[in-house]
Amino acid sequence: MKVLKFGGSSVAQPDRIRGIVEILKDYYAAGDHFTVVFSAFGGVTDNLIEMSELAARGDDRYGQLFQEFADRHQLAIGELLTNEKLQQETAHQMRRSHEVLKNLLYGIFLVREASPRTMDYVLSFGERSSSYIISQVLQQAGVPAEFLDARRIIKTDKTFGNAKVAFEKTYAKIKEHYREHPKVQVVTGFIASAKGGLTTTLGRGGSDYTASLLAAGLKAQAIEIWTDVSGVLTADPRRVEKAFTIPKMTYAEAMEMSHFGAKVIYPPTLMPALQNRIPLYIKNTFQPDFPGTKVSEESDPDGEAVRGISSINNVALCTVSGTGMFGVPGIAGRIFGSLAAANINVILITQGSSEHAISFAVQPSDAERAREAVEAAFAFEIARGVVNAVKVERDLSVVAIIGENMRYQPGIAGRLFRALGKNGINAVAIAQGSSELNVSVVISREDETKALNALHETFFLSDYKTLHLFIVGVGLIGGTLLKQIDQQNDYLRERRGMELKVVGLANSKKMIFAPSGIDLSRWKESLVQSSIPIDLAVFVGRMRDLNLSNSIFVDNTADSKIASFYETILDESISISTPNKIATSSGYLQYQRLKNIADKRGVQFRYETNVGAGLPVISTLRDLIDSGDRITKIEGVLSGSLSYIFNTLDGILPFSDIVREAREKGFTEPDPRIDLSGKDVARKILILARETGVPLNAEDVHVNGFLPEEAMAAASVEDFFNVIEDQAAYFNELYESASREGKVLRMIATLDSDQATVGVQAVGPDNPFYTLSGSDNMIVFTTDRYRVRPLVVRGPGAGAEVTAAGVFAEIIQIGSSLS
Ligand SMILES: NC(=O)C1=CN([C@@H]2O[C@H](COP(=O)(O)OP(=O)(O)OC[C@H]3O[C@@H](n4cnc5c(N)ncnc54)[C@H](O)[C@@H]3O)[C@@H](O)[C@H]2O)C=CC1
Ligand SMILES: N[C@@H](CC=O)C(=O)O
Ligand code: NA
Repeated sequence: MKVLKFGGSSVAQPDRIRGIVEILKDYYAAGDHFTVVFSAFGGVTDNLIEMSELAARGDDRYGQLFQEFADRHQLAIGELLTNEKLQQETAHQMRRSHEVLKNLLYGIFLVREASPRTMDYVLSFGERSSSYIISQVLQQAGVPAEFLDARRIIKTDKTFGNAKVAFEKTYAKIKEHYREHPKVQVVTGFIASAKGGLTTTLGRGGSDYTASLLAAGLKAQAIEIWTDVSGVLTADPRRVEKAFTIPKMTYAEAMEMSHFGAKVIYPPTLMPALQNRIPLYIKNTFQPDFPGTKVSEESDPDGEAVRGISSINNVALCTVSGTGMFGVPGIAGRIFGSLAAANINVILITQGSSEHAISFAVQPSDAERAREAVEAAFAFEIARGVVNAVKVERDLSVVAIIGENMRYQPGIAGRLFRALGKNGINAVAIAQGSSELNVSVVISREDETKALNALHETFFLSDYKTLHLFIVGVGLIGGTLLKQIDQQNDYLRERRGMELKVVGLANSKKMIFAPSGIDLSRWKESLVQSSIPIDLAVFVGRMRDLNLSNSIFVDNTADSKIASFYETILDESISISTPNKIATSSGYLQYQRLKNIADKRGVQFRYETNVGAGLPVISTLRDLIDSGDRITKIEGVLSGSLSYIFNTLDGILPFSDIVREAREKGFTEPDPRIDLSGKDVARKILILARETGVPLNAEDVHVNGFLPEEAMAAASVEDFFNVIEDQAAYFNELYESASREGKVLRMIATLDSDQATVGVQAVGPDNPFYTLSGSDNMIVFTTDRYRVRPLVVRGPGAGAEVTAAGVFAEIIQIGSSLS
């Protein structure tokens, strides 16, 4: 025997009832023995409450509501019953029954009162109507069904509204009834009766309770709770998009999930089933073949440690502290005694190891009373100043990870706190359930969704992790990066368990935001159509307010204004990846401060593409230092554009044309004067010096430029081109004089102990930089370990694809380190 239960949302509309009838027909055809419990049609219980309240207030609009109630049921009969005889019989029966309800409401209207006892009777019409109609529909479908008014079998005391069940009597009645009624019993949920045939109801989760009582009385082999979701999910799917069905869990885990707000089942009502070890299945009426969740006592020691993540959205945290609490026995007893006496439900308790403070979370609506109760209990100590006034903190949430296996696996709490920390979420208080079934953390309410997502990604690895990107600057590098992300996202999701969502995007004019991800195939149009002008302070504010897990900021501009926001961004616990060299090559103190803030916040500030574009220059340097090597000298050709220009000069092509070409190929800075003046190279050697631990500033780098003074003084980029066009002979001679000696021109940067220099040299075939071609960079590290034959990094050091790819790789690395 199986007990099936269908809730209100499953029976809200006639076509959904048809779906249920199909499910039940299959059970019957398969020869299963079953009985089925129904709630009232969706919304009906609330309607009944509303009409009684109106009637009790003497408001005759109750009549209108009653009529809608009656019509709704007649309409369902008309739609669901095509067999004329059955239809007429059912309609007639319902009219007679609803006539009683109408009179009852009129009685309430006359006496202006609806006592709990009367209310239970009124409410019973909901379940009685739905179950009766469905029993008739089942008969029409060929299932030998019989309506059963549960008042005949479930016996309770007279606590109207939340009656206590008389178990032995109820079980005996159930057995007796089912022995004599072999047909499929279609049972009203929620309602019961007390001595004298008075109608009672079973309180919250009442229809689940009916099913559970039937299962216990019948020693059923299973209970199936049919609802509109696919079982119990790992987290609330409205907050965690990637939540998925938990295939199996224990009763204890289900209880814990429900304590922390999961709404699918209300386990206290399932006690009878649980005591009889009857497994429970939660199934979806929309997807009848999906197995859903099985709740039973079987635990699975090899299963994942964390079964689900849940949260309570709004709590207040009360803290009792003071020197008078240290080592004094009975304090906790007095606190919680006073709360119990005030009938206040405590959601969570935590005690600092110092014993100086005890905190507890309560519903916000109870906080004031809780404070008063505890302060009254400690009035004497508070007056003497040994206990402080109770501190109440509001707008907090509790997030809990739940699972029986957590107790067998070390390191769970560490992972929890790391995930929260990396997302900048502060734990206000921490508690571990004594059962070790949960670890719960009190956090700020605005961080709740972020926390749920970060924890979900941490503990449910089977899923993929989402990185939320905020990108500013969509020129050459930014635009190429977006293209690369769009092309590679499927691969990353499938092969690396990672998905990149661009949720904020800005060019120099406008910005757009889309928390669910900007469509990368049409980002240009989206930006054009946007009505929000670019304002980086607003952009940063939106990043903060969206408060998404795994947020990364990417700056693809060359703008110092953007760089000036890095400090704020890192301070918001958002990591940064950028090819922009401004922040890393401006004041040394600022560079240091950014690194410190990133460290303090547990996030990353990364800029590999600042030197050598996509080539692994900074990471190589860092690896050398981290592994204990000592850098004695760095030499390099660090400019992709100059490399290209010097490699293309042939004494024929005008210098200015070659510079234009380098610019068109995407090698130069947005302002090519930065490259040609040696400034870009100076920035790069400065960054390498700092990474090596030499605290230089820009003025410490000695630059020996090759541009004529007039070019250096050009007021605009166009001016500059005009000047170098005029000076073609000068540049030709530069080339020729080197060429005559069999040499080539190279802009070489050197860091020798704490001396940094940059200058153009003519080098011959014996020089390692001689053979460079195209936009090649080459960086030579001489170290204690690489002393005789230095370590060399070489390859194209500028250009859209390689630079964007460097940023892309860095984003993925940051992503791997998060949560
Ligand atoms: N081109 C290359 O090979 C490499 C470039 N980089 C760096 O990458 C960065 C970007 O370079 P490119 O893409 O070549 O330059 P770009 O000039 O093509 O792109 C920069 C974009 O940023 C936008 N922008 C400037 N200020 C802005 C602001 N305040 N708000 C929003 N957008 C703004 C500009 O409108 C432009 O579209 C620069 O910092 C450059 O030094 C680094 C390594 C190699
Ligand atoms: N303009 C730079 C590009 C990368 O930083 C260069 O020419 O190397
Ligand atoms: Na690099």
